[in-house]
Amino acid sequence: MKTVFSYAKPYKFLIAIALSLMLLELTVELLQPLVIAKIIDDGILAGDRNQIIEYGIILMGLSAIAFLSGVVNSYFASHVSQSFSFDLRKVVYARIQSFSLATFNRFPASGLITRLTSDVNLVQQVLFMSLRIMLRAPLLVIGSIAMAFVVNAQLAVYLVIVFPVLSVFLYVMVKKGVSHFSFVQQRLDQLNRMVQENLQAVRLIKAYLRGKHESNRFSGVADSLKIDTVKAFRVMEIILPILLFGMNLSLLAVLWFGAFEIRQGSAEIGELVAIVNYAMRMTGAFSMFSFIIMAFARAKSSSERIEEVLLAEDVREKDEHGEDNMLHRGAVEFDGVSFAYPGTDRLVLKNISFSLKANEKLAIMGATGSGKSTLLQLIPRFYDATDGMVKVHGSDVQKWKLRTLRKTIGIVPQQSMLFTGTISGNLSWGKEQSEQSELADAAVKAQIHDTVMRFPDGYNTRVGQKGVNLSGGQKQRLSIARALVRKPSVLILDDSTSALDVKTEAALWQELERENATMLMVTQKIRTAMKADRILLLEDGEISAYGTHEQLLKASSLYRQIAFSQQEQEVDEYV
Ligand SMILES: Nc1ncnc2c1ncn2[C@@H]1O[C@H](COP(=O)(O)OP(=O)(O)OP(=O)(O)O)[C@@H](O)[C@H]1O
Repeated sequence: MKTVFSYAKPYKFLIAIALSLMLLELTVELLQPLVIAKIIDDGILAGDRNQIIEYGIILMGLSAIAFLSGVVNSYFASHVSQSFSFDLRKVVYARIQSFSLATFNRFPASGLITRLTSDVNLVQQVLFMSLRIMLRAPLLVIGSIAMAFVVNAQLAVYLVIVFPVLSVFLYVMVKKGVSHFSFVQQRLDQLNRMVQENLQAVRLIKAYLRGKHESNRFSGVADSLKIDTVKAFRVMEIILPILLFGMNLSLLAVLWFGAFEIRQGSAEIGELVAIVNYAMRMTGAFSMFSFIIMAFARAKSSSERIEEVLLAEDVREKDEHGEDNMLHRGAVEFDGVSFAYPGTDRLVLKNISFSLKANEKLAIMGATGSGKSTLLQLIPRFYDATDGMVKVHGSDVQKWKLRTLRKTIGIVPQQSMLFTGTISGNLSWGKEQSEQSELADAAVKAQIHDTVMRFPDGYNTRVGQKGVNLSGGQKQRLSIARALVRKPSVLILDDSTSALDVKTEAALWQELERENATMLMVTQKIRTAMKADRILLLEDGEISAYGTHEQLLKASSLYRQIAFSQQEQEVDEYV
């Protein structure tokens, strides 16, 4: 909890004000029974009207102070807790953004969403409660005991007799509560993951008529959440009755022995009333305890989950070269590279070596799962090679400042991803502060300009939710344009033209060939691959063949098979 609550430090002055007001409210509250005792003993029983009026005015003044401090304390408590949760959320989000892919993959996306939403909310609630009632309740209990001893020590002893037992009981319950609520948050993660998956796959679910099946699956997860939440609350629910039972026993003892002592003359009626009053206030504070313990237990497990993100070990960027050192801008080289995904032993790339000079174009082919995407991911350092060296612009990628390296690379992923917003916004996402003419230029090259101009709002057309629905091929071309806007010296296309027709792809290729960029392009089509300077054929993570189309036709039986099967297919389609 320490790390999470350290983000409340900037508000320590406001927290101090809120706590001071809380203490003032508490002090006033503790003085009230004393004044009531005075009204009874010195006013009512002594028949002194003036004393009643005097102490009555004091009592009203104290109530007014308590009321005002309560209101102002509430204002500061909510201001501080809201600002704290805003800061915390920002820090956690920035931390997630800074993760390397290997670290990012350790957390399921749904778990990160829960941490940013529900977990931060729970911690914020606890800070608010700390400033309002969390400290006030235990202090009220301690203060009431102290005041009871001031009023009449003998009677006060009966009030505290059950305390040791109640304290042990509370400690055990807090421990239980924390572990139960950590389960609840994990269930919430599962539920979020399920909702996320289902919403993304809504078309698939409809097409396969799996709506009912998915609803049942959802009910199952929601049911587990309910069961675990009920279990956690059950633990909490027994706290209050047991605390009240203990307090009522003390109260009974105070009344029983109090009456006896008044008869003996060792206690006054006003004193007994004051102590009963303190006992009632303590009972009220205790009734808040179960609520506080529950909030604390939830916040403890939530803050631990948030700290998992904040304190996660991550690959640090190295910062040895600057942009000025780009002697071989655009050159890409793999030197004996092998790679296993973090946390696994299986090498998905084995001893890969090849080199590209600036502006050369490489087509990468291979069966599904042969390691094509993995190979590309090593270039912008999404992952680091397990063995061997990846060089970009003539230097080991691990020596580049990550920002500098990635600035020079344009990536078009296998699955096109557009953000909610305008087409312009999506294109300029590739390069901040780009001119409209640069966006249009990239769109022309990516063969999407004419399509955009046919939309009524042109480049201001909104995409995503509440915007136009784009076809798979249109999305792919916009993704390519977004990469081109960056004017990258290394362009990576991961099977990003799969949805394009032959004519559009040929036109796109013509443009890309002229582009001043080294290009690595995963493709399944021989027609596309043969236009590249060289082709790299991957088989089960190893280079099976490397060279020009003609060289591979001669040297690789696998390449010949692919070439002939695609030729036959084309003839079939033509017939
Ligand atoms: N994040 C990951 N963690 C562990 N293994 C992975 C991960 N991503 C991919 N793999 C494994 O690495 C191997 C290569 O995957 P990769 O995605 O590079 O293949 P690919 O040739 O691009 O396939 P496709 O053509 O289907 O996209 C596969 O066996 C895959 O199961």
